[in-house]
Amino acid sequence: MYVLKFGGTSMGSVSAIRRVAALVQEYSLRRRVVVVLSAMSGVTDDLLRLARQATAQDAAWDATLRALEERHREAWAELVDDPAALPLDAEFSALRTLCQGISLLGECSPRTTDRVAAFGELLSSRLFAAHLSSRIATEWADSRRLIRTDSQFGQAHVNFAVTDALLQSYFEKSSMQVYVLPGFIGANEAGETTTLGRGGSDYTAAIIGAALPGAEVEIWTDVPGMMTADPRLVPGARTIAALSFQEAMELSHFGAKVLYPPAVQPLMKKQRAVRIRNTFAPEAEGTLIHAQALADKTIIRGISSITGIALISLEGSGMVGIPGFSHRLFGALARRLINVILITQASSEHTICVAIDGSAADAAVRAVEEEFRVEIREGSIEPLQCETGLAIVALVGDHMKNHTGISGRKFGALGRNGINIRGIAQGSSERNISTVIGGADVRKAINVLHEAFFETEYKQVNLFIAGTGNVGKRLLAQLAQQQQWLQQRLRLQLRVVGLANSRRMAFAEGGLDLARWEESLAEGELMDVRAYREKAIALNLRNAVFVDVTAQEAVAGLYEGFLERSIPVVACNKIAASASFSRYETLKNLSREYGAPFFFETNVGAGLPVIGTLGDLMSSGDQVHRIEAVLSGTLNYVFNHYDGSRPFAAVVREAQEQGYTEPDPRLDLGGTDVARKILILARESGATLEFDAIRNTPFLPASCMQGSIDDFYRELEKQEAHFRSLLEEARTAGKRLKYVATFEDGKAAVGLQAIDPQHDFYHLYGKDNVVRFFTNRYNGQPLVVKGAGAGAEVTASGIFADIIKTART
Ligand SMILES: NC(=O)C1=CN([C@@H]2O[C@H](COP(=O)(O)OP(=O)(O)OC[C@H]3O[C@@H](n4cnc5c(N)ncnc54)[C@H](OP(=O)(O)O)[C@@H]3O)[C@@H](O)[C@H]2O)C=CC1
Ligand SMILES: N[C@@H](CC=O)C(=O)O
Repeated sequence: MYVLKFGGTSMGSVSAIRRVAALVQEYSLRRRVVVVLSAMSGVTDDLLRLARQATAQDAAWDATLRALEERHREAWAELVDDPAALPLDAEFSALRTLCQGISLLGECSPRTTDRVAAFGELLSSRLFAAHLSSRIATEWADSRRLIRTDSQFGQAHVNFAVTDALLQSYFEKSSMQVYVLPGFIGANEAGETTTLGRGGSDYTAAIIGAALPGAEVEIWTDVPGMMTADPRLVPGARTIAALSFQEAMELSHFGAKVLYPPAVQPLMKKQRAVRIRNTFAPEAEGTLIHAQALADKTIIRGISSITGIALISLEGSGMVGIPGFSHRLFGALARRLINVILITQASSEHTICVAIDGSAADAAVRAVEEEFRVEIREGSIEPLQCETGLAIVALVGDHMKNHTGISGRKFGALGRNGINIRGIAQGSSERNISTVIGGADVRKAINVLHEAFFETEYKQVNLFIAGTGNVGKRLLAQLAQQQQWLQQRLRLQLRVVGLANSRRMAFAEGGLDLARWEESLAEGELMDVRAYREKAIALNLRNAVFVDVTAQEAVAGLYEGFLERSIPVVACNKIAASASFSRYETLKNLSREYGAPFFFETNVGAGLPVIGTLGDLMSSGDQVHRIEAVLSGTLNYVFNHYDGSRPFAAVVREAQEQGYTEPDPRLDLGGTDVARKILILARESGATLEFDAIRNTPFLPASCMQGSIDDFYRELEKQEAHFRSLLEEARTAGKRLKYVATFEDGKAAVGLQAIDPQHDFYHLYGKDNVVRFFTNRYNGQPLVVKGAGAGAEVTASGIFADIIKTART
């Protein structure tokens, strides 16, 4: 025997009902079928509204009833050929009489409410049975004659001994091919209609399936089955092929409302499996819920979430070591029929937190404050704290038990994304790890966890980029070019969600089209750095990274705010790392404290692995004694190309055109850029150096540094003789000019030097940089990093590498 239950949406329209009929017909070719039906979608709500209107003697009840009747008559006319089989007159006349009675009395008891609510299933099942009987031998059976309950109206308890016997005898005696029964309803000993509570039709199917030996139960609904997460929140959520009853119950309890947990109790007891299937995709296998342990040892089966949670905390020194406090707390809540969803208490016994449905928060606070009135007045208990607008996110899986590292991964993933955890609960079954978080973080949290625990196609990384100049443009081009490769090879989906230059900022939650970022930016809002950060934070996207490709102080001023939100910062802008030592240290500390990387590899040597190499030396316990370096791509290029055949100014201009200089080339020529770089290397090797302590011996006449950039070039031209004499002096001595930075014994210096042919620096061509680290381990022979040290392409590539590093942490 098949027991097939179809929910309200499956019965929601004439076409849906026809689809269900076709399915039932197909099943009936193999075995006898019991069909259990919910009311047509929305009908139970309408009936309860009808009862409320009648109770309130609101004349609108008549219109509600007429609308209900019309909907059912229309469906009947479409689906049933034989009008003589029409029981609707009788049903609706009984319902009208009932409502008149309610309206006259102005009162509707739970018993009467059940009678009204029962009409939905009675009508849908009669309609379906009449429709089907024209094709297959079909019998409508009244569940009230087969399911015996107590008299707790609204949530009646089933008497299984009587019910099982009634069901078995009924189906043994009859040999019909298809039976159609209303779900949700039963009757007490006196034959009065009762209802089985929320999810009642699932329950009816489970009761019948458990009572009939060999029955196979399928719950047909409007979703593909149990999903790994709520598909409305996680686009990559997948149908779970198989799971255990315990897992299904945990997932259902925490929001995955495919199955009402108490409804499956009878099946669990009889160790009988149930399959969830989708009426609108009948070819799919759906989800099989097993009664026995599964061979498949998947650790996390699904992630569930419930929103609208309130957390109440009872706290105070008067609770410590005194038995009975929790008993009183839970008693006070239970007396107000407030359901407790999650409980936490630390071993200090100083606080008990309980999560409840937010709608009950006010009542809960009143109840608990009343219960502890005396203690609160005496001060042994603090006034109750109640936080609303929260959510619970839970990882569920039978095989988490004894598997170390799951909570670590969960909390790590949430923490890296700046998701604050308000409460934690894990039972000793280790089947569920629940966390209470802010309601605004639910989407981000579930997506982060889904990426962390399921083989998703890729991890999504959301970039907020500032700066679309020389380097920024190349970065965007590289990102666009590598998008597919990253997704296929590294399973990373890099999206630029926010983009800004000095004039405009643009955001696109789904990611900007990188082929037309210029148009998007032009259509964007006016740039305001603070607003940019606020907007980026407000989007609250997972795996967000802020990328600074500007040379602006104001943009560097945003880092703290991002790091404090656990949003990593990748910067080629050197201003922050070379600011005061205390700022540098603050940024490093924030990065550590909030688990958000602060990467600035390109601050020294552009795309060369200079800071990373130094970091590896330091973290493995090496000590730096001396650093010697040529750190300016611009100056190396200029002195390599200035041979007296062209003016010095022309060569500097060429370096700028090649994209090697800072936006303001005076920073390069005046030595500031190199001083910043050696300062950063000194700090990364453990020194607490300040910028002003660096000895900078300028080679430019002071007049070059006054006025605008145009003035600078004009002055360079005027000072040609000065540059010519520097060149000639070096040439005569058989040397080459290099702008050298050194750091030793806590002191740093930058300046132009004439290098003789025996020195490593002599053979440094083009725009190359070189860094020589003398350390404990690299003593006689330094560790050398050398290569292209400036240029948009290599710098963008270094930023790209930093982004990938943050994405893979
Ligand atoms: N060139 C190189 O080889 C290397 C460069 N770097 C660093 O890269 C950074 C960028 O250099 P580069 O691309 O050459 O400079 P550009 O001047 O070409 O670009 C700077 C970008 O920053 C934007 N910008 C300016 N102010 C703001 C603001 N308030 N908010 C948002 N965006 C702003 C500019 O906007 P707009 O377009 O509107 O002017 C422009 O898009 C510098 O910090 C430099 O030190 C680091 C290593 C190597
Ligand atoms: N202007 C810089 C570029 C990178 O920092 C240089 O010339 O080296």
